[in-house]
Amino acid sequence: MIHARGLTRVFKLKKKETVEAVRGIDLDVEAGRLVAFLGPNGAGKSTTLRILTTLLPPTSGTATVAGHDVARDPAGVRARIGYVGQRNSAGEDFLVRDELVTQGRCYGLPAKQAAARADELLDLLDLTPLAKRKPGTLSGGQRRRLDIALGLVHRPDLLFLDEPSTGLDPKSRAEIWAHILRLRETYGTTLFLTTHYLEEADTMAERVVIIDNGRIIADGTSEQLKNDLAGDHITLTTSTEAEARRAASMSDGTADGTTVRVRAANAAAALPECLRALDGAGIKVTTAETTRPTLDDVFLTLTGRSLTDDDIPA
Ligand SMILES: Nc1ncnc2c1ncn2[C@@H]1O[C@H](COP(=O)(O)OP(=O)(O)OP(=O)(O)O)[C@@H](O)[C@H]1O
Repeated sequence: MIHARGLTRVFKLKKKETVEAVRGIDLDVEAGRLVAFLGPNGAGKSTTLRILTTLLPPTSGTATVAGHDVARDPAGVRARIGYVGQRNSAGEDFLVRDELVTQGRCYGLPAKQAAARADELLDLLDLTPLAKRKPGTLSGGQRRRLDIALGLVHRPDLLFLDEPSTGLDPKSRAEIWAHILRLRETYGTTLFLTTHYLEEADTMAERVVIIDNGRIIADGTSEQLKNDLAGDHITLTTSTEAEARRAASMSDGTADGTTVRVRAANAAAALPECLRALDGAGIKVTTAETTRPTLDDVFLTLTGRSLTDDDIPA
């Protein structure tokens, strides 16, 4: 559904200054997948999305999206994809249903079909009770659902969503996700979305692609990435700092005060042996717990930075 090779995009600023927003991206996404594109502010997520959706030409590289080349046949790409950007797509003057009908007419649907499609989408996204409201009167979550509905009017095979849940409260975020999953179940739409929220990418997406500084630095299922790149941890506390330092050197871990952190492939299985060894060395362990890594641990391993250091919009 998406095949990109060597995509780059350089923006020219004032004088001779340039920004290399995307620095050589290769990407293949199969039909029917739900892929989360994750990365810190300024990593190049939106620029990549804008190239794949034909809103921006790449500086170099090629991409085929939904069977059409983005440079040679942008109209062909646009006919097969939907794009829900970060900003609201609906205007302020029409009623919600009229916005959807007008969008259908813009895509060439006859009036009757446009009306039927609008009603189908109002139902799919639980917007029917709001059909006669103006978009400006909707809540953030309702408005985002309308944006998604607008992106689906022409039954795209592939829907790009740029941060669909950013700025929403937890309840609205959960609702948006329920709708995204329902959409996939109902139509089998391929979904490619960017998000700042690590736990959303972790639990919802089948595949996580991490971008940093214009390059893809990790790509796989969340479990694969966590197992291969971060691993579990055993966290122990000891009675004294000296014991913590000894425990850390015995187990190839790190000590911080009386806390010791040890990486292990399977922490739950490794813990009993670890405790026996420390006990044998006369080190008194006062607490012990195991933790599974997060996608932030993956990012930390790869870059030495935390994704959560980033400014995440509320
Ligand atoms: N039109 C533009 N002109 C100049 N620089 C740009 C332009 N658009 C993006 N950039 C720069 O390109 C880099 C990548 O931006 P992009 O918006 O793709 O990142 P992002 O990962 O989507 O970030 P965010 O999560 O903040 O939306 C940034 O340094 C940004 O400032």
